[in-house]
Amino acid sequence: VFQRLYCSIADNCDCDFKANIRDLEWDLFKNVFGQHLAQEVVSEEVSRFLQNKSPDRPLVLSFHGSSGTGKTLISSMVANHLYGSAMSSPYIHQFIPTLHFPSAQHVPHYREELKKWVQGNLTQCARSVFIFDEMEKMPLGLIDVLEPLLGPSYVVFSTNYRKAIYIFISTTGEEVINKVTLENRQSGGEREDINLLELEDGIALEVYNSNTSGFFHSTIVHQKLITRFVPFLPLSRCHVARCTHLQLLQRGVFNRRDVVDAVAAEMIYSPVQGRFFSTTGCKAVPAKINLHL
Ligand SMILES: Nc1ncnc2c1ncn2[C@@H]1O[C@H](COP(=O)(O)OP(=O)(O)OP(=O)(O)O)[C@@H](O)[C@H]1O
Repeated sequence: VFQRLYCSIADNCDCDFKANIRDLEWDLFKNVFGQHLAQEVVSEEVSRFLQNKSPDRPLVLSFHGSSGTGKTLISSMVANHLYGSAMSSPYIHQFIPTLHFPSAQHVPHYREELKKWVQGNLTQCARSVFIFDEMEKMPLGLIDVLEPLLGPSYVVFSTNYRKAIYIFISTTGEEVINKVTLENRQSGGEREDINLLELEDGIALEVYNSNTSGFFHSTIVHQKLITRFVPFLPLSRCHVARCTHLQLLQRGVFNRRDVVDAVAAEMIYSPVQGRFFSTTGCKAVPAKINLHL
């Protein structure tokens, strides 16, 4: 009874929503390496969105960058710090095109199912989180079915669609991001000087014009329903070393500078001239650690 009474005046206890912005910010700051832009944009947008008790539209973030740079890591951190039961929460929904939408022939059917699924879940919990991984493999024309749900003022049968969070993840735009980061490095600039606006515009263009982006000629992009395009920069050797160090600590292994150095040395770096960035980010770190322990 008390729970129901509280929920009638409070706004977010209809599901196990326990947002902890400070913990999210701390986690981003402490455990994500080399991604100052993503850290900044994600913590800023998530906290602004959650502080607004009646947002006029959902929060829609689109993560872009090469493999192993931390896109999935940050999306899990967001989910972990919004829900007490973390990624196993029934209010966090993850879609993987190759698994959930494998056949381009069934797009009309997938469209119906996806919209029904999202609406049904928002009726259960207005603060639901929807994560769409591997957007570059999303069949064309599918994601646009969500367009009405992502815009302002979409209310059906009193369900509030405006409190949801959508995260789209893809490698689309990696060329733009990697080029800008390389130029910055070659000119001896600080990584922190990389211009966010320039990158966001470049990614938006690429996402809209690339027929492998999942958002090819999408009304979602055209109508500017994506709150922010979030760039993930390619990782350098020092970031690989930090990933290795952290993962060793998480395994309870201390003082193994030899393993940190060996793992960082074994990664493949590009371009050939300069060898600045790990081609697989930190993705291969756990497998390499296993070889050295
Ligand atoms: N910037 C980073 N800081 C700390 N750890 C990282 C970072 N990037 C990647 N990692 C680690 O590397 C592994 C792979 O990262 P993640 O799955 O987030 O990559 P991704 O960008 O989603 O790649 P993909 O596009 O291939 O899915 C994870 O174990 C993650 O913890």
